[in-house]
Amino acid sequence: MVEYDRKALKETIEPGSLKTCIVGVGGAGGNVLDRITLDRTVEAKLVTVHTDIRVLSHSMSPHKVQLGVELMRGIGAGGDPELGREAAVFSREQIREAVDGHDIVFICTGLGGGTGSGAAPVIAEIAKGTGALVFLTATMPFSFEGKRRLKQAEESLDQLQKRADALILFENNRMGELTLPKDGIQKAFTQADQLIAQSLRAVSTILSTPGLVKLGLDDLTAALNTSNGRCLFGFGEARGQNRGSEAVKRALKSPLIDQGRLLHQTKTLLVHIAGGESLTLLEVDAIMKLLGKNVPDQTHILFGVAVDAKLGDSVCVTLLSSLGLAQLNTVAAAAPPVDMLPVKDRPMPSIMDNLGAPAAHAPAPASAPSPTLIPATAAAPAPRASKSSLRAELAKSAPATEPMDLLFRSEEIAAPAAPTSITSAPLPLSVEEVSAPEFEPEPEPESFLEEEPQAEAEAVAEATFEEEPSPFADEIIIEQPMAAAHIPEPEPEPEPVQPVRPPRPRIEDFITQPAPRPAPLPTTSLAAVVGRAPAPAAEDAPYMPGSRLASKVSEDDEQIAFRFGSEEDRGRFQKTEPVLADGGEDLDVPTWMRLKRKLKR
Ligand SMILES: Nc1nc2c(ncn2[C@@H]2O[C@H](COP(=O)(O)OP(=O)(O)OP(=O)(O)O)[C@@H](O)[C@H]2O)c(=O)[nH]1
Repeated sequence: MVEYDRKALKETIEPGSLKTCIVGVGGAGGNVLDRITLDRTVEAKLVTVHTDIRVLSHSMSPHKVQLGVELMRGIGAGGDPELGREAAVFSREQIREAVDGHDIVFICTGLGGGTGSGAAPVIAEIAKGTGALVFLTATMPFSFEGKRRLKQAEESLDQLQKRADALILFENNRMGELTLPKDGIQKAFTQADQLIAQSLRAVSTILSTPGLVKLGLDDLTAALNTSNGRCLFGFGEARGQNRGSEAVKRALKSPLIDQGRLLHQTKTLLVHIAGGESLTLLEVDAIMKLLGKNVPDQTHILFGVAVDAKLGDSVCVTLLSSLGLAQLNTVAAAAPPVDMLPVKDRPMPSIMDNLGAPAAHAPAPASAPSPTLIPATAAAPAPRASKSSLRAELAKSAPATEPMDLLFRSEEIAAPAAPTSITSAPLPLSVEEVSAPEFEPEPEPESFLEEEPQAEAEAVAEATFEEEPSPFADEIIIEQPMAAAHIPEPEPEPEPVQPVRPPRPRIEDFITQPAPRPAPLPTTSLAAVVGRAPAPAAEDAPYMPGSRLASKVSEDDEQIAFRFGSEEDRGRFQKTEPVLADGGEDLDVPTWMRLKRKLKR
C-alpha cells in the first residue's frame, strides 16, 4: 500500500504557496476587483489599473497603477483601445513591477471599451514575460452596446488569445439574465461581478490548493478550450446533512450553465470538490453520481478533490466548462427545462467502486461508455462507506500500484522548480504538456513592447494632442481678402504667412453677437459696398465673419473685378502679363498674396 504522507505534502506545497496576483483593468475589471477586495476570500495581490484617475481613486483595491500618466493626463481612454494600449505601453515598468514575482496572474477586464481592450493584451504580455501563468477573465459587451464595441472586444480577444494561457469569457448578455428586468442595470452588473469574482476565486483555489486529486493548468485549459467559447461556470457551497448533493444542486442552478441544461452540450467538464477535514469518500461519490445524471456519457470529466481545513464543515462544488458561442445561443433557446429531461438510469461509475481496483488504467468497456473521469480507474466492488474522512479512506483502500500516481499527482508539484519560468513553475505542468501534439503551435504574437517607451510616448503625444483643423478655417482665410479689399492705400509688404492657426471662432459669437472684426478701415467696408449697391436680400443679414455669407460675392461685386495696379508686387512674375482666371484673379500670384489683393477695377 502506498502511504499517503500528509506531512510531506504539507511541507512541499502549503496552500497559498503559489503566489497569485489579480489585475483588474479598466472600469469593469476594477469593479470585479472591488468585489474581491470586499469579500477578502482570495489570497492574492490585488492591483487595479486604469487610465482614468477619478475611477482609480475610488477603487478599493490595495494596489493601483495609473496608466499613461503624462500621456493620458488622468482621463480615460474614451472607448478607444488604441489609447488604452499606448497608455499601457507607456506604463510598462509600473505594470511589470506590480505583477513581477507571481506564479499566476489573473487579468480581469470588460472588453469593448478603451482601457480594458487596449491595455489587457499588453499586461498579458508583460505578465508572461515575468514567467507567470496568465489567465484572462473577461466579459463581452451587451448586445445593446452596439457593433463597434463588439468589434473592439473581438479584436482585443484575438490579441489576448495569443498571449494568455487560458481565457475565461463571460457574456454580459447572459449575465444580465441573472436579474429581473425591473432590477436595473446596476444590479445586473453587481450580480455579474459577483459571479466573475466567484469564478476567479474558484480557479485560483483549484490551482493553488494541494489536492488529493489535483487539477492543473492543463485540465483547466482543456475545459475552457472551445473555439470562440464562453465560460460555463457553476459554484455551490453547502453545509449540513445533505451538503454534498445540496452543493451540486446549487452549482447546477448557476444561470451560466442554464440550470444544468448547457452541460448536455459540453465535451469537457471540470469538476472540483473541496471540503474540510470531514469530507468523506461517500459524499464525493454521491456528488459525482448526481452530476452524472446531468452530463452525457461522452463528456470528458476532469475531476479534482481537495481537502482544505479552512472550509470547516462546508462542501464546495465547482463546475467549469465552455461552449462555442453559436452553440450556446442555440442550446439556450432550444433546450428543454432541466425538469423535463429524462432522468438517466445509467449508473455513474463510482469512485467508491474504483478504489482498490488493480487494473487502474484499464480502459472502460466500449459497450458501457462513461463520462471520463480523471483519474480513470476500473470498476471494483465498492468498499463500505464509513464515517472516516476521505483521506483516511483513500489511504486505506488505495492499491499499491500505479493509481496512486494519479490520485496524488500533486507529488509532482514537489519537484524543485525555478520560479521564473512558466514551465518550471510549481504546477503539475511540463513543457511536454504545454506543447502536446493536439495543440497547433501558434506563431509568436507581435510584441507590443518593442519600441522605447519614451519614443512611443512622444509619438503618441504628438498624434493625440495635435489640434484638429478648425471646420471654419477656410472661411477665415476667405474672410481676410473681403476685409482687405477695401484698403484704398497700397498695403505695406505683406508678412509671409505664419503657420499659426487663427483662434477658433466660438459658436456663441455667431449666434449672439458679431465676432471681433478686423480694425475699422478708413474708407469702405463690405457693408458700405453692399449698401451702395442694390443689395440682394441675403446681403441684409448681419455680418457674420467666418460664414459662407461673408465670402459670398454679389452680382455687383462680380463687377468689382480683380485687377492689379502697376505698382503691385507680383514677385517673380512682375514682368509678365498676368494670367487672369474667371473673375479676374491673377493666377501667377501666390494664393496668399492674391487673396489679399482683391481691388476694385
Ligand atoms: N460585468 C460588468 N461589465 C461591465 C461593467 N462595467 C462595464 N462593463 C462592460 O465592460 C465594457 C468596458 O467598459 P469599461 O470597463 O467601463 O471600459 P474601460 O475598459 O475602462 O475603457 P474606457 O472607459 O474607454 O477607458 C463595457 O462595454 C461593458 O460591456 C461592470 O461593472 N460589470
